[in-house]
Amino acid sequence: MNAKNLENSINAALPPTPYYVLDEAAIVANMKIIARLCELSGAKALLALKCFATWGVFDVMQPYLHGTTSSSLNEVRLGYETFGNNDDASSSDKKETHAYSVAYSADEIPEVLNYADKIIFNSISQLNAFKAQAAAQNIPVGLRLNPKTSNSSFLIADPARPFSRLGEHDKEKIAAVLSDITGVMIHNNCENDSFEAFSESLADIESRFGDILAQLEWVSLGGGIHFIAPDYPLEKLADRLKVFSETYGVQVYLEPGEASIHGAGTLVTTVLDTMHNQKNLAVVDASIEAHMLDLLIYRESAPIAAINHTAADIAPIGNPAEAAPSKANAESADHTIIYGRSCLAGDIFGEYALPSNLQIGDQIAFGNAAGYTMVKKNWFNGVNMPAIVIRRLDGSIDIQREFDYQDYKASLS
Ligand SMILES: Cc1ncc(COP(=O)(O)O)c(C=O)c1O
Ligand SMILES: NCCCCNCC[C@H](N)C(=O)O
Repeated sequence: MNAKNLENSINAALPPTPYYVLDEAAIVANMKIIARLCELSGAKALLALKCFATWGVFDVMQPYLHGTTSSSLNEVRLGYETFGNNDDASSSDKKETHAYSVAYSADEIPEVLNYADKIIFNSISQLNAFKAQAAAQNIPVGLRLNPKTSNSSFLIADPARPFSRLGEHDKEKIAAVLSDITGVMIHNNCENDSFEAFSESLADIESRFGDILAQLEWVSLGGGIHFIAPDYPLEKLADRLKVFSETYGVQVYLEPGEASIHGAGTLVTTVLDTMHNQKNLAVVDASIEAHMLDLLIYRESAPIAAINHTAADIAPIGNPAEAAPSKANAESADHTIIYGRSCLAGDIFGEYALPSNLQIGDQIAFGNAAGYTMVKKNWFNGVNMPAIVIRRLDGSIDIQREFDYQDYKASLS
């Protein structure tokens, strides 16, 4: 949300803070990049619901994507019900619904197969346990491969980490089950913005598994490729994917999560209190642990998209995609630490060099609040759950969903 939009939001009928704002125009801008990549490469793109599943904006995403992929029974059902793969969709519009889980329980399989167009098993033992049921319903089956190399700067998000459970790596064992599968999924990138690194890693996969790939119909290369960065060589990526697809005679799938919604969401909060303890401190009416948990897990700060000093002017900090917390000088007293209101001592949105001091009542919009945030929100401390506000393509504002005490209570018993 830029400063002007924040001002407009304040003038519109909006719920009390905290609330997430999703900007459909920003989502569509990402969608157009994905669609271009698909058009140039022949790849198909599936939204990774684990990253973003706020289905109130799926109408604007559907025209550009080929479907969804999932990590659980609930996600595959959501994809089926909300993303154009249901009995109402005409066959030309019908989207694909891919099912994957690190481990399915036996009782989930029949329902998963009701929704799935393809089911991808994480291990050979899961494949052996459930392949007959998939075959009985003519659902194509895939297996996740682990190439044992990756592009991830975070160990916690590294699928090729030592002793990883994510996929099979032993070529002989994989070759032995080839007649049971028509495709594979390989996800080994995380926020990788280097085409060269991606390409080298794909070359490594080819050298390890090339003869296996040549016997398949489809290969999903997962998510984690940051091809929406303004300087990313999209054409080179498209060309690389096209050649890969032609070399092995496979349909390539991509599973963009973060790339689909990067820069499209903000979390709008209000300053409830200010204090001073060697540095300026502010406490907002949201919580990093409850409302932007991914940042806490990855030890990152929330970018500030805009600040509204209540009575005075709107102070833009930058746009959500670019705004970053200051690389704060630990000694600097004029930097402000923005805290969440939960009891966690380290409930910190970030430390920032701000144009002016924060006051009680100021509104702060944190950027990049769509991916891995809304799907992880929780009721820690009973902190108010942010409402979900959508800025539609025509500029109108919908308050899509508000949460109250009954939702909190119902989530616990
Ligand atoms: C199998 C798989 N596909 C796709 C994704 C989406 O990744 P990203 O949101 O980084 O694009 C993930 C992330 O966990 C994943 O594990
Ligand atoms: N901004 C910090 C990194 C966030 C990574 N989140 C995505 C996880 C990823 N898709 C994975 O686990 O593979």
